[in-house]
Amino acid sequence: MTPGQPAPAPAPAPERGHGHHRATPWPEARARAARAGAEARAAADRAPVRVPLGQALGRTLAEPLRALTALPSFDGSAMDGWAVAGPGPGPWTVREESVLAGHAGAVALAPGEAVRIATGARVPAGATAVIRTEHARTDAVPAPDTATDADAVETATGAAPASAPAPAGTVLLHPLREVVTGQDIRPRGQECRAGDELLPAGSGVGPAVLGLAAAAGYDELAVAPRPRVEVLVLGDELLTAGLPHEGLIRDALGPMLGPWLTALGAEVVATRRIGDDAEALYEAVTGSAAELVVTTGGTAAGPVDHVHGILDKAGATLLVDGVKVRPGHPMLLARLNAGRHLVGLPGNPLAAVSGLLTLAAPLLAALGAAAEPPAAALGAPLRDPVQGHPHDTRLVPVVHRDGLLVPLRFNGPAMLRGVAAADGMAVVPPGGAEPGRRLELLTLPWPTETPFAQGACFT
Ligand SMILES: Nc1nc2c(c(=O)[nH]1)N[C@H]1C(S)=C(S)[C@@H](COP(=O)(O)OP(=O)(O)OC[C@H]3O[C@@H](n4cnc5c(N)ncnc54)[C@H](O)[C@@H]3O)O[C@H]1N2
Ligand code: MOO
Repeated sequence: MTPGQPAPAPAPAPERGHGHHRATPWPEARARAARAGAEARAAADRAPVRVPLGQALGRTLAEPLRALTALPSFDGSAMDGWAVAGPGPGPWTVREESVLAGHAGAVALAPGEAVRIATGARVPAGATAVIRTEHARTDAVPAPDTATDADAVETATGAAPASAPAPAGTVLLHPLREVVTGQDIRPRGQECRAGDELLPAGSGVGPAVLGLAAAAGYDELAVAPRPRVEVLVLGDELLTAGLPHEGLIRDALGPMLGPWLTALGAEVVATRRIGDDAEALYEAVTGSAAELVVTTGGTAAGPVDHVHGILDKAGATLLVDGVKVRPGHPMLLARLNAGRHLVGLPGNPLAAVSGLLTLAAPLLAALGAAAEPPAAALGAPLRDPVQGHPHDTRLVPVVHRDGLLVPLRFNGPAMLRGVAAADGMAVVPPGGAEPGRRLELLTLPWPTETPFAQGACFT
């Protein structure tokens, strides 16, 4: 140092994320969370688990769903009616027995014969078409003394005039419209052949997938293991029952986060209340066997905001330390060690929802919790203008009404009244959005149905 020059100022201490200078832009924060999930997936043993169909709802296919059989597995009737042999025009001689679904059809039809058949029954050998009940009529050949000339000579080959008259009492089937070969027969393999890929790995298992899997011969499915998540609720001011009193408030996040994370495809191993005890938090975080630890509160700069401190102490790597999003900007994401992460949600309840959607949801999706959500679902056009933050993204609860997206009131960081009635959270870019604009929409992982009440939480 040259004498006489002023001493350089000491290097500034690393500033904390709540200072906002190193907050991550919202889209980048989501991308980092997804990358963290993908890395954790690669690091951990995530062998598929086989579960009975009845337990597979909401899971994600770990392997492609391949048909274990052709579908249909036999040539079957698509309609109730008659299976006929021979091209027609009829009439056909109707046999006495019927062919019902689920009964092996012993009958084989000779040309000119027909048999009553039920929808879903296997068509008899020799059948060339099915005629629907409402597209034909039957009559019996009368005894000779009452027979008209026409009846007496009418024959039953289904193809060409026969030489011998049908005996009296024989039931004849007369089509009421043209019969086309193959009509109303569902041929074996029409939907798929054995071994065809019906759905790719990574597909979400909904009720229709369960039905398809059963039809294709499955008793159980190979699904991705659910990421294990532990929720740690911080704060000495929280009550678990009764009315708020004397500065104490009800814990709104404990009851909300477990079910929400479950809806995102996680296995919530525990929701624990830790208070504002740094040592207890450190023990809980470092001792957790979960792949994702979610904390609530304690992310900001208050005297009992311990999350940054215990992450330092645990040697964790901060991947996201503050996000340019409102509410929720103090949210954070840290790597605890290979395959294990922590998402720190701010304590304000809607800020916690914002952190859940911004960091936890993409991380869990990449970890294989649920089918990847679409990269950017565009909502309907906005009905009303939405005020923006000058520099940050805003997440605002919205409902769909008459083809438009309606922003909801009560969207402050400490409020759940808006989101509880919402269909999703609209992503409002810095500077805001005008009516008619289509915004990215973060949907909620459950069906929403709130009656539209003007003045409740609506504009
Ligand atoms: N000096 C600064 N102060 C604050 C900043 C900041 O940048 N600098 N950010 C503000 C923002 S924005 C938010 S969000 C909060 C985040 O705070 P914490 O994550 O540290 O959360 P707490 O201080 O523990 O709680 C905040 C608020 O939320 C209530 N809370 C906490 N947990 C629950 C719960 N489970 N159920 C219901 N309500 C809960 C708590 O009582 C507080 O009212 O910090 C700002 N401050
Ligand atoms: O991000 Mo805080 O959520 O504004 O309250």
